[in-house]
Amino acid sequence: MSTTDSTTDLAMTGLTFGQRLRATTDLHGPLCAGIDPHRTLVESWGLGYDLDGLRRFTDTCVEAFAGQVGVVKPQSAFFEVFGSRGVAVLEEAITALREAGTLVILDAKRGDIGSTMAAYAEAYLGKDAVAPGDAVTVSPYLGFESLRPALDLAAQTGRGVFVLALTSNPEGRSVQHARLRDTSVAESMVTSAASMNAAAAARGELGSVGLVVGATVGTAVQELQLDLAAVNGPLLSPGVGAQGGTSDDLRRVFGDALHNVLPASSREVLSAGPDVTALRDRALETSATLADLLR
Ligand SMILES: O=c1ccn([C@@H]2O[C@H](COP(=O)(O)O)[C@@H](O)[C@H]2O)c(=O)[nH]1
Repeated sequence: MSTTDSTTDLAMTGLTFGQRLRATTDLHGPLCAGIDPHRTLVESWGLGYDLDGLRRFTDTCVEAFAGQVGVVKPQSAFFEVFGSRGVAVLEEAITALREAGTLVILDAKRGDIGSTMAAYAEAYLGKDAVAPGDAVTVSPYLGFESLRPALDLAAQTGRGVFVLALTSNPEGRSVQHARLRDTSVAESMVTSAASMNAAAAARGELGSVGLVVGATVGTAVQELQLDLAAVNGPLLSPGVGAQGGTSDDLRRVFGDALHNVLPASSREVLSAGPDVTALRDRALETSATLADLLR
């Protein structure tokens, strides 16, 4: 059985997102490779910044990553820029990656009142969704409980959600470090995610409710006394590479939760294109380096 076959099978066996994620990162390494077709990147690949350029850029990424990299994170914004035809390119990429056994986290950062969140949940996590990923990023700033429709539907369909906790941008501090009585906003995300993952923890499995904690957050985890290991869920960590985050930063930020970290890198990996082999090699080398770190 090829590696592609084995991960494809996992996606069809009724396993939870946490179980599938653990299996795929054990097989392929922890890197979550981003697909972020920035104008400057697309142009640096010698492509026009138009629908055709978007399609060729995305197809190259799919060819390089599908079945080779365990997890891929397309950034929805860069496809939405091109309207419905850009979104169609995104949907085709998600389908192709998943057919090759690569897990897809759609970075869409959705969040709204519960009744609207239910529609977002159907769109990204439902069994009839047009091109659902394996997981989606969500924003909890309308209150963690506003995410309930997404949390419930993800659990039903074996998918995952990643809740923003400590984002990689410096502006995030003003909201995420804020305290209400003795608890910071970020800590309340940690507590809520841990409680969602409690049943999986009792079974000795990785949960399917993850958090986003940037590689660039410095000493925030220690300052806010966050127990990230207690989350027992995947910790998606953007900011590696172009935003300055390094392997040493990951070690410092995550400490005893390092084994659950999914480091995400987009521009740093994508800058190796447009050659498919060079792009794939950059991703595989990055993943191997990170695997050594997280071991
Ligand atoms: O806290 C966050 C949450 C999400 N992102 C997203 O990750 C990538 C990072 O791209 P790089 O090129 O590796 O900087 C991008 O899609 C962001 O929207 C994040 O950076 N920080």
